Amino acid sequence: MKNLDKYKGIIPAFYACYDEAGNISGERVQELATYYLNKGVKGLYVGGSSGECIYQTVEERQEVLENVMKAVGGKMTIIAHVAAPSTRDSIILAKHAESLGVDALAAIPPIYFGLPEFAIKDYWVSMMEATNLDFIIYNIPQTTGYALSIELLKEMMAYDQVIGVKNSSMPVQDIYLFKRHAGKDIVVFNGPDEQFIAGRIMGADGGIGGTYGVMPELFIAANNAIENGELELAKNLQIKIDDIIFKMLSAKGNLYDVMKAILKKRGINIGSVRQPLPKITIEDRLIVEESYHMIQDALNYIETV
Ligand SMILES: CC(=O)N[C@H](C=O)[C@@H](O)[C@H](O)[C@H](O)CO
Ligand SMILES: CC(=O)C(=O)O
Repeated sequence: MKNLDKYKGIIPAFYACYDEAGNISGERVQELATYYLNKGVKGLYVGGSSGECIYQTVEERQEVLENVMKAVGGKMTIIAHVAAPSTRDSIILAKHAESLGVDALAAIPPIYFGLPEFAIKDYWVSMMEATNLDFIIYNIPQTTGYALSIELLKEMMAYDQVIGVKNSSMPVQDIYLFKRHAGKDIVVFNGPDEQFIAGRIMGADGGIGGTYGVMPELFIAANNAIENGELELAKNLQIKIDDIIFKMLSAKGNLYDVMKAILKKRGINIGSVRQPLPKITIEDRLIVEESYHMIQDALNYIETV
């Protein structure tokens, strides 16, 4: 039996860290990773959507992971998202991640072409079998166009290395269905940050989220509230979180650039986003300001409860 406890908790999806010219900044990667270590999160999910992985080369993705491991390797759980457009590059990334000593691999289904399920399976199994690492399926139908079926879930779960699903589909019932049909004990990570509490109640063991990184304290507090059975508090925190997310999403610029601007106000500079992600506009500055203050208010609130 595998010990899955190291995956249970709050795992921010790590943001891409660039210098002022838009190149990967190893120094900023290390600074951000250390910032999260000090916040007390369970681990980091590196190189996913939030890591802008699809806009980075294989070498850049390797550089990011190397710097994360240099800063916090061995001190928290590290999940490396290694899916690349081709199976070939995904295998290169998977082997590299294993050589650095990460805890697990994760992967979305193949992007762009809508491939049949046997090809999706082959893609996942190829990168997984190139290593001995734990493997996490990343289900995010909104961006990939493929929703994990129970049939493919069962086929994947037959592999000992497959230990869970990061589920970003909106129906909370999917969390329960994946657990129900896995045929073994698995970890399910809640994806949509806006319903973290609901996901936890329906059986998610924790979460991996794109907005955790800008307000990790709030998700840690919400997770603790669930663990302590304090449902009213959990709900209050979720509502504060949702108001902040909705405010951030009201910007014209991309959510990740909004969050990077907020992080800058919180003392961490990791540059901007890589195009085609739109940068925040002058008008968005007000939204950044307001979101930042909403986070500060929520942080004050958790001090009082
Ligand atoms: C579709 C998408 O990107 N989902 C992310 C990962 O699951 C979430 O963490 C969102 O970024 C978050 O819920 C804000 O909408
Ligand atoms: C949001 C998330 O989980 C990702 O960056 O992939």
